[in-house]
Amino acid sequence: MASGSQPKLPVINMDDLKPGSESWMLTCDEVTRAIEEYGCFMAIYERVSKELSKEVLDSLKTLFELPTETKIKNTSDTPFYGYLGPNHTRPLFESMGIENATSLDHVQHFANLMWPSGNHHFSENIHSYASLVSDLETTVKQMVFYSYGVEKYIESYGKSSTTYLFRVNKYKPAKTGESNVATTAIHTDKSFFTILSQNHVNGLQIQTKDDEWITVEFLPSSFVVMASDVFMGEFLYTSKKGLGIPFSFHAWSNGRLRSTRHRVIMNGQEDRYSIALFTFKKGITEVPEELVDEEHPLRFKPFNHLKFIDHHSKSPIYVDERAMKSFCGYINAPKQAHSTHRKLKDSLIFFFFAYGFPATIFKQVPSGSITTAAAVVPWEQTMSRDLLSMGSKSKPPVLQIAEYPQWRFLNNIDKTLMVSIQEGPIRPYVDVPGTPETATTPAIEPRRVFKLFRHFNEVEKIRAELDEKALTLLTMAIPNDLFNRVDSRNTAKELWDELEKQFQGTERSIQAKLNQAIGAYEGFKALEGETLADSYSRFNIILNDLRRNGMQKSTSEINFKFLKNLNPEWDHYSVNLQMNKNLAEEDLPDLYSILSQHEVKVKYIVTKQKSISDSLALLTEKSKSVLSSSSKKKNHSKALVTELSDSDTETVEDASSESDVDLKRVADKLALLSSSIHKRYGKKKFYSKPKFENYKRDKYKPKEYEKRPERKTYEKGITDEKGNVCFNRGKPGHFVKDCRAPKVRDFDYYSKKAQLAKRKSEGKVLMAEEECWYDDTSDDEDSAHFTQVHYNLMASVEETINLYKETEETNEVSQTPSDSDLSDNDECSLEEQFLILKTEFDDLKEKIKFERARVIEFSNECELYKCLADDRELEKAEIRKEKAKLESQISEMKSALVNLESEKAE
Ligand SMILES: O=C(O)CCC(=O)C(=O)O
Ligand SMILES: [Fe+2]
Repeated sequence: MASGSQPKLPVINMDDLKPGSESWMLTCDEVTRAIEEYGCFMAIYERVSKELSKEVLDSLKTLFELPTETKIKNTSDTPFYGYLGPNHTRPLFESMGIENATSLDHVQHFANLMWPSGNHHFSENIHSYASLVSDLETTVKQMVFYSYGVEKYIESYGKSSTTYLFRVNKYKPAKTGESNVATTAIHTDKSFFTILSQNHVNGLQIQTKDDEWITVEFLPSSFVVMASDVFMGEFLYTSKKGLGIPFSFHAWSNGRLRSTRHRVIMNGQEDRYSIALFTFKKGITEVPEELVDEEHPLRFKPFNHLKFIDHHSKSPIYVDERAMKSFCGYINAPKQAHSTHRKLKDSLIFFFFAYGFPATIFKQVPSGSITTAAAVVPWEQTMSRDLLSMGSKSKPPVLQIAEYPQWRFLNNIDKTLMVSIQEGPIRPYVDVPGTPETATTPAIEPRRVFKLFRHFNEVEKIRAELDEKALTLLTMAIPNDLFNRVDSRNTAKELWDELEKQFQGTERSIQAKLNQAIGAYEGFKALEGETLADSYSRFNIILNDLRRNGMQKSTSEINFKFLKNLNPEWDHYSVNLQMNKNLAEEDLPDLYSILSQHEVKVKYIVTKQKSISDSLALLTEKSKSVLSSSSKKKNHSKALVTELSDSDTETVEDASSESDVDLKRVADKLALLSSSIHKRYGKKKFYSKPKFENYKRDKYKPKEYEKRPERKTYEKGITDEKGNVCFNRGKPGHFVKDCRAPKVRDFDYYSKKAQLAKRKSEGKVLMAEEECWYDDTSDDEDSAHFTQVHYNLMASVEETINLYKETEETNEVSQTPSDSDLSDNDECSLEEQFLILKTEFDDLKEKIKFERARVIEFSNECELYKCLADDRELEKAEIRKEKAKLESQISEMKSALVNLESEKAE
């Protein structure tokens, strides 16, 4: 038995079938489906008894043992109908033909040639056998006609319109060392039908649609029924794609039925005997008009099978395509689906695809938000005129390669058709229970019989029509160049899946794409200078990609991700939304619209921050150049300035001249600014730290930016109704020396201290309480340091602005800011400076994150290309296989040609 997953020929019980009964109708469908699928089936047919079979097969042994001079008496007007003896290309094969074997006279005529006094028993047996097998052929024909609803034509294909060639074959096994030349070439028979039987030695092989070979294992009382195309198959090789001669059941069915490609391979050590009953239609063979439709355009003119055989079998024996065409108008039709595609393109009205989006807009539509056609409409309203013209109710958008994702989505609009597309076409069937083995019949396995369309019920018919429609619409929406890549697919589902495969890639590349989408999502971060609208649009594209690749994120995660990764100028609003909205319930578009209301304000802040940051950078540059020119001139001052990334351990030597003192002062201020920020917020310094006797390295713990006091608390000391001021906590009520509250060293504290220090340095007199508070806090190292920091910071900002103005005017560095430039008015400068630095730092961190994401993205891309390369390799291997196959077929053809020529010579 054929093992495991190997395909098997359908086995159909052909006994006891009453025409019109349910089992008869079911068998009609079974037979037709089998021939459509395999071109043949195995019939269990007990009307040919085991005894008769045995006697006929035994008599073949006697027949082939006759001397050659007797056997060659078997001749015919038609070449190859008579005896064929062993020759150099086929030394182990012999064959004899009995024409009109359903007539006893004809069989007796043959017997009289073989045996001097005839062989009555032989003649009776062969006649009975041939008659019974011809009945089987008639039944099969009736069934197929019935299945296709063309039973009205059956009369003209009955026994009186058919001739029968009864051919008997002997295959000897190859002896050790001999090559197995008894094997026949791969061929299709050139008859209408062929019915085969054999002794117990197997050898027949049938080729499936998928080019697999089924070795036929004949069951007791079984016959292989084959739909064929031209007589004497094994000697007239026909290639799979070109030279098939259309005088056949295949032709009659207008290409609906398959003719069977088969061959014989001898493996065993015993002789094989086989019997083939070839049937031929007398008179005209014509394709029934009922079998011509859009999918099966007429391919053959009416033709006379026997006349053609007669005409073309004399010379030349090979019937080429031109001969066929001139004889019966054979049309070497393009592939069905493709021709359907062409035809339908001009005629069908489409209702399926109503709207279309170009990729650019579609990608921005939050993909989760479109689930129905109704949801599409608001987006459609925002589309351009061009866009609207892309799809209408009478014209489907043709699939553009780059727009596959949205095209695929649009097909989803019609749910009924999507059922056909996603589940595949309906194939109504009946499960037929198996029959157990009896004394006379073999067991037949339970099997599934697929119904023919005319036996579908109403629901099944509606669904089948939808299946057709789905295929048509899909076919129509595929542009020609793309169609060539998928036209081997015969159902909407196959076509759909193939498109999916081509566009989405194989499992591995799907995974790679998913990784890529995840990488893009993880690495999402508003780009420097990117507007809110652009960030939002980019984020939506990323989300869509993610969803398309099957990854869903929760609403809260999406919202949080977006808010958290906006540009820093949005921090304030973003934090606000995070704190005040339930992110699990808000829609991203709503959050976006809230944010976008603040866009103008945010832009203003950004511009302001930028101008401050530019000024600071300018100051740094100018200081550098002043210091270096001074250093060159005086030659006794070392460089004071280092780049941002420099360590903070460098020192500056004491300066001696006046200008050096000025320079040192500027440098000190910048270093202090940098140092203060560094200490407070853990940020790198802008400047190297000069020696500064008034403070030591501080141990001050940096405060979290987020925990800083609100600006309104940056008030000066508050005086109570009695005039008492407390500078410690900013609350009125007592002098600071009496204050028991712990000292709070906040921005206010240092700010106040800096102001007092400045006033003192300017020789101004302080109020008693101010003096007292100042003295009280001056023994504190940290305090001294920060007072200095703040003092210098205010001066630095002032200097920055002056320097900036100066540059605008003179465009060259000529002077350093003096003490008189210092101002104590700008109390919020530190906060602004801090914001800039924090932004830079955060940016840097995010840039690293982003670069990492890009690396992941890049490696995913590499993976994707690798997959594509693998796919190409597979394709190449397929082509190589196909080439090898074709080459072997050519060599088979050549040997058949040699063989024929040698026979012709004989
Ligand atoms: O011997 C067989 O089983 C098959 C013979 C055959 O293919 C033929 O005669 O055309
Ligand atoms: Fe054959």
